[in-house]
Amino acid sequence: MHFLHDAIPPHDLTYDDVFMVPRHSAIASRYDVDLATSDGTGATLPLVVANMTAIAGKRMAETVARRGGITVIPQDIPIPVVADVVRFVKSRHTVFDTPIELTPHQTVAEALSLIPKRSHRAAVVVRDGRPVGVVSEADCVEVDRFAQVEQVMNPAPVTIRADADPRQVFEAMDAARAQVAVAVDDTGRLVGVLTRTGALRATLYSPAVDARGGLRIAAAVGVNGDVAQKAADLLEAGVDCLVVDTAHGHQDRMLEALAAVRALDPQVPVAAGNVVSAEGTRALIDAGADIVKVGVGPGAMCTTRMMTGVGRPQFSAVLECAATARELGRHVWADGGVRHPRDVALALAAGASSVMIGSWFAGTHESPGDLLQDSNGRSYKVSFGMASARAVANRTSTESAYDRARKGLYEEGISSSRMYLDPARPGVEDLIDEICSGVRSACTYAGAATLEEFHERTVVGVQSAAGFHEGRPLATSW
Ligand SMILES: NC(=O)C1=CN([C@@H]2O[C@H](COP(=O)(O)OP(=O)(O)OC[C@H]3O[C@@H](n4cnc5c(N)ncnc54)[C@H](OP(=O)(O)O)[C@@H]3O)[C@@H](O)[C@H]2O)C=CC1
Ligand SMILES: Nc1nc2c(ncn2[C@@H]2O[C@H](COP(=O)(O)O)[C@@H](O)[C@H]2O)c(=O)[nH]1
Ligand SMILES: [K+]
Repeated sequence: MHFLHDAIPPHDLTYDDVFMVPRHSAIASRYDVDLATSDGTGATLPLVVANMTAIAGKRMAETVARRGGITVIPQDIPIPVVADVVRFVKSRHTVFDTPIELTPHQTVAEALSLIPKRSHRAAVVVRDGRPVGVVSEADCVEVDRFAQVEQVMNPAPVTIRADADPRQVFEAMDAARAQVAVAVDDTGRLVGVLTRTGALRATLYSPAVDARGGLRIAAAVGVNGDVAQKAADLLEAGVDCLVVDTAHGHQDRMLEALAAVRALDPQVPVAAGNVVSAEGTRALIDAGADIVKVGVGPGAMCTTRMMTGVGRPQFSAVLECAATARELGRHVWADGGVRHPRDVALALAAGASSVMIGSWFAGTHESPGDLLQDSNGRSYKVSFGMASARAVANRTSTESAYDRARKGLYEEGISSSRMYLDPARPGVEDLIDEICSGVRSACTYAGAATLEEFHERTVVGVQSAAGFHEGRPLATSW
């Protein structure tokens, strides 16, 4: 990447401050762009879901990995639970979504409470492991809440074999105007479900899978306690990437934690952070990090910059840290502050191998929280920062009241934020579609067929606030 007219800006910049200039392109189609990462995580998309309790759970992990990204399970989750999540995610089908299963005698009320957990907005009614119908929200309208689902379900859903060609499934569903198809194995047992869009996506994305074909997943450890034991347990559980994570990554505890993790000879990439300087990046890499997590204060839930004045505008932070990591043959993830597809493209242009997203994915069906509605009927989920009073209270729940009170004084995150679901894009895969189309298109504007070429070829200029504003679409006339 280089700056337009080679004019090195005199001050630090964030995503909104910069733009990319189109260049001659020999790439005929946006589908000719390969978005696979080269950082050893095996992700086929440059997307990592941030280790935040309100965002990164097992549903998020299976859904994102099916499309090629990877989710980091937070350090606050007890290790036996993480091990269960890893087992679960690795046992998921790489094409079909995991359905909600109901027995025929469960009630409409139960169906309605569970269906919002899935973007496909339906549940499969199962008897002895075999599907006997599908129930959607539409089937439950104006029905007694205590009615049994077998009374309202569609008893003859589109049913396909687990080895069916997704393109043919797409066409069959289109012809039948069906919302979901149910996949079964040779014995008629339920394997999963597929929407029309899911069938399309199955032809466009490659799942991030390990050597055994299981979906990939990462997990985080903090820098306190017995880091080596926790890391060893996570590796034993089968994580595909280990993330050593703390607010201020350029500190002795982090360097000691990294040395302890490196001593385990992990056969998976180790990511560590957060830092925002060349010096910090070099220190973490020297201590054993394969990937450095970059970003102090850009996160949507983060109050660090307001509390401390510390941090660095994210575009410049990623640019400087990526340059250092690249010199040393390592990688960076751009962590935090990503709110539009353009931010992902700019982070990759600056040299990140992947982009970490938290809050943007909080307002989706796949995040762990319950779907709530405000007084205007808009759907949202509650999110919170990992350094918020709420997260600190969770994290320290086994400590003495005195220690908890002491740690509770250092609050650098929001404890409760409403993340609204975009009615046009309520699922994380809808957001992934949007991001990938933006990034693929950005690559062709730069004449790049891979992310490495994209980083090499991009020309970045600095814009005024009016320049940024000009790029925003207008919903009504001015
Ligand atoms: N990217 C970002 O901008 C930030 C991210 N976060 C996220 O929040 C989560 C919790 O992180 P964290 O607060 O580090 O909690 P941790 O539980 O990881 O503890 C951090 C340790 O570092 C010590 N420490 C020393 N200086 C600092 C400092 N300036 N800020 C924080 N800890 C410090 C703390 O000791 P003591 O408490 O005694 O001081 C504590 O022992 C992580 O997921 C982290 O990524 C948090 C803040 C900023
Ligand atoms: N200073 C804080 N930073 C936090 C907190 N919780 C998470 N984070 C950081 O934000 C990113 C995600 O950024 P987003 O804009 O996509 O939401 C995450 O990976 C952390 O580095 C917090 O409480 N305080
Ligand atoms: K912020």
